[in-house]
Amino acid sequence: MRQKILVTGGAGYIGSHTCVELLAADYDIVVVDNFSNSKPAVLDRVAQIAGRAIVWHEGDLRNRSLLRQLFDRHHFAGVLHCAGVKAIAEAQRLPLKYYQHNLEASLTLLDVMAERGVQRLVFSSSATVYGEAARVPYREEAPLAPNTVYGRSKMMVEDVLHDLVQADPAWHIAILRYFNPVGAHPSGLIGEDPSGPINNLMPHICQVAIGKQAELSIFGHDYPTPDGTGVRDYLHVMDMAAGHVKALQYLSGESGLLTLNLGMGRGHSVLEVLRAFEQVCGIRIPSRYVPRRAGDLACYYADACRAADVLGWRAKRSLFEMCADAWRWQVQNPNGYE
Ligand SMILES: O=c1ccn([C@@H]2O[C@H](COP(=O)(O)OP(=O)(O)O[C@H]3O[C@H](CO)[C@H](O)[C@H](O)[C@H]3O)[C@@H](O)[C@H]2O)c(=O)[nH]1
Repeated sequence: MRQKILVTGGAGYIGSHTCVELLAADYDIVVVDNFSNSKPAVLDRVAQIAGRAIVWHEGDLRNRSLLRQLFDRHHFAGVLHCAGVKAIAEAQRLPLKYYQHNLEASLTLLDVMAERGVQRLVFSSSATVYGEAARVPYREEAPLAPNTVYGRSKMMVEDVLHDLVQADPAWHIAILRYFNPVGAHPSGLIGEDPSGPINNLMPHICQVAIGKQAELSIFGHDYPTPDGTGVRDYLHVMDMAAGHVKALQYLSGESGLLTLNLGMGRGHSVLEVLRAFEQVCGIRIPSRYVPRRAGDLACYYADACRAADVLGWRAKRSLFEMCADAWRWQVQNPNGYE
C-alpha cells in the first residue's frame, strides 16, 4: 500500500516540483495550501504530469481544526512542510506576518502531528540561517546567525525541532537548508510564478528575455569575487525535489534529527548565469550594473557532502539545464498560471 504524505505549501514553487517527485516515487499525497502565493491551477498541472489526481485542501496551517480534520480523514505516514512566506524585504517590514506564517504555523502543525502520533517530518529551511559570519563553503555545523527576519523565522523553527527531538527521540525529522533553487520541470508545465515584485535573479532574467523588462539590473560588480558579481549556489528545482524524496525515505528508517544542505556544492556568479542563459536560449539579455542590493553577501555556496554521504543525493542538472528549463516554462507560460 502506498504511503500517504501531507505536503504543506504543495502548490508553491518548491512544493509543486516536490509533489511531482513524490508521485513519481509512488507516494500518495494530500496538499494543504492557503494559495497566498500560488494558485490551485498548479495542482492540475502536477496531476497532468503525474497522470494521477491530487487531493488538496485550501487553508491556513494556523487553523488547528482544519489540521485536525485532515489528520482524522487521512492516515499520514509523514509531512513535508514547505509552506511559508519568503520575501526578505517584506519580512523586514512585516515581522509579525513572518513569525505568524513561518513560526506559529509550524508550531500548530507540530502540535497536531504530536497529538495524532505522526512524527516524521521534512522541514524547508534556508541557507540564509547561516548569516554573514559563516565561511564558504557552508557546512551544516557552521554557527547560525541570520541577519534578516525571514532567516530568523526559519532558525526559530529549527530550534523548536531540535528541542522536540531532545524531548522525544521518537521523532524522525530532516531539516533541509535550501540554497538557490532555479529552473522548472522539463515539461514546461510547472515553474516559478512569483506574485508581486520579483526579487530573484532567474525570474528577472526570464522577464527581460521575454520582453517584459528592458534590462537586467546587476546588483554590484565590485564584490571580492572573480568577476566582481555575487556568487550563489544555484540548484535545479527538480534536483531539490529529489532531495526531499530521499530525505523522506531515509526517515522511514532513522529517528532523530538530520540537518542537510541542499545545494550543488559550487557557486556561479551573476555574469556566469547570464552568459549561460544567453548561450542556451540564444537571446541577448541587456544588462546594467547598479549599486549593491542591501543585505546581499558577496559569495556563498554549500558544502554538499553530507547529503551525498547520508542520502546518496547529489545535484545532477547543470546550470545550462537550469536556464533551458526556466526559459521553456517562461515561453510556454508568459503570464504564469493565469
Ligand atoms: O535582479 C537581480 C536579482 C539578483 N541579483 C543578484 O543575483 C544573486 C542571486 O540573487 P537572488 O535574489 O536570486 O538570491 P539570493 O541569494 O539573494 O536569495 C536567496 O537566498 C536568500 C538568503 O540569502 C533567501 O533565502 C532567498 O529567498 C533566496 O532566493 C545575488 O548576487 C543578487 O545580488 C541581481 O544582480 N539582479
